[in-house]
Amino acid sequence: MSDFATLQSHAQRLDSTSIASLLHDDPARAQSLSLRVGPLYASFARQRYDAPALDALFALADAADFPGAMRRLLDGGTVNATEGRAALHTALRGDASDAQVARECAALAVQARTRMATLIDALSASDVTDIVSVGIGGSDLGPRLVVDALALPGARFRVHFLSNVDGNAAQRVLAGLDPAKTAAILISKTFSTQETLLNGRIVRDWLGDDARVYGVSANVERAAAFGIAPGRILPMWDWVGGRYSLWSAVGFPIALALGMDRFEALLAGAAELDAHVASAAPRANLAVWHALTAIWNRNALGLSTQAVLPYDERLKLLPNYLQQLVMESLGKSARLDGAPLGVDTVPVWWGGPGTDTQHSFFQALHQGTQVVPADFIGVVRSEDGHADNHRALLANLLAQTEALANGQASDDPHRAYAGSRPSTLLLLDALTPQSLGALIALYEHSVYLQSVAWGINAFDQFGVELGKQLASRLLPALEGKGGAEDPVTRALLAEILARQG
Ligand SMILES: O=P(O)(O)OC[C@H]1O[C@](O)(CO)[C@@H](O)[C@@H]1O
Repeated sequence: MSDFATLQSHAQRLDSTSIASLLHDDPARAQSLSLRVGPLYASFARQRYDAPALDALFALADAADFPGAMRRLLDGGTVNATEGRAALHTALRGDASDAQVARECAALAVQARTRMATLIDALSASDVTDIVSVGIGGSDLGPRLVVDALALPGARFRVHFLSNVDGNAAQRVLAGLDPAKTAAILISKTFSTQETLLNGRIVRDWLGDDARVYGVSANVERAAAFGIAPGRILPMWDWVGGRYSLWSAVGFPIALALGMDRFEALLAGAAELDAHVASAAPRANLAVWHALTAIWNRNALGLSTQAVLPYDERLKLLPNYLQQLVMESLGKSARLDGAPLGVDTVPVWWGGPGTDTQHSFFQALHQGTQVVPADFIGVVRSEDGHADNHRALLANLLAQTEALANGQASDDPHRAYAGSRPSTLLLLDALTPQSLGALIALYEHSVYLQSVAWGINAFDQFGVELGKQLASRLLPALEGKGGAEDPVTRALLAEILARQG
């Protein structure tokens, strides 16, 4: 029997076993299925697995050689096999590997941070008050998340983000900014992304001064051809995937918003998690637990969506960030050797911040026909000065996870809660650069380990190419030049052109 079939047989065995009864039979679960790593505490006690099912999950981790796979990642092995590359984002933030290539990459990252600090010093000495960061996907979502989470009022720079090719986005971001006091950073690993180039031109023209345009790219030639002076271009490298790049110079907006010290602290928090994942035995390894739980919910219980519910306003962009990290990494149907997978991969990730979401989609979580596993994320201490609100926030967080797990019987089917809705609770001691760095690194490693279990490549994204190619072929048609081959697109083009007049 395959490892996945074994998991499914455990799921069948547990078919009529509720989470409440698992807790009733083993009250020690609350402790035995929880882990602390640095500023993170994780409880898996409300997942719908028992000890034999967990044995099967850890056997799968053994068979897939999770520790060996983690070493390959950290040591710069060719884990991105379809593109023949390493994925050395861990070298951007610490020294989790003694391998020569990892050390060389870490040295490049340090050099880039030194240049970044120099540019920040120069900007700090100027009249610039606002920064517009232009990028999309991995060149936007990470910096946007971290700046939104950690920027403090009164910071030296206000950082704004522009990603969408929709001109309304540029109009909104630039409204109210003074071109004389604004600088722009164009972030694009390839420097060929349509959205970033179009928005970059808008912002450059609006600034009217090339001297305040900065670039971050692995393609320095293209960035220079755009008109950015080489001294204002920070490097990226092909050994860093876009969605794993916030630790590199892609984090320039983060360093501007938070200051270099807090950017370094973010990296240190991630490095601490890297060290844990590299050295902890599977049963004591937080990323292994997180990854195996995802495999259990997807492949044993067959759950096709996953919610992420941060109970902290500052983490409201985490679901957007994780959508790219998880779904662009794991949304694959071919094994590394090209063979079809035979098992399901990534569920649909979605979510939003509590408590707002309790008043929108939680009804479906509690009583809908689809069971949705959820990662709840809470912050123990808050420095917002509103202790009553924070207690209410935490009370709601605890209440929701309990209600989802335990449910409540009723003679009235409309008022009954089935319960047995699994969740993981991740608690951060406080929201700091360190703890956020650790949290993001946890998800990165969990994603990688899931890819190892499934035998897929977490570091390519060929699935996003076809639509981009079609869009560039259709551009002339929108100017009335040429048509489209597809009859539906042809009809739609005719409709659009006729209505545009
Ligand atoms: O940094 P670039 O090259 O502009 O790419 C932006 C994003 O586009 C993608 O290739 C696909 O959307 C992402 O993986 C990447 O982060």
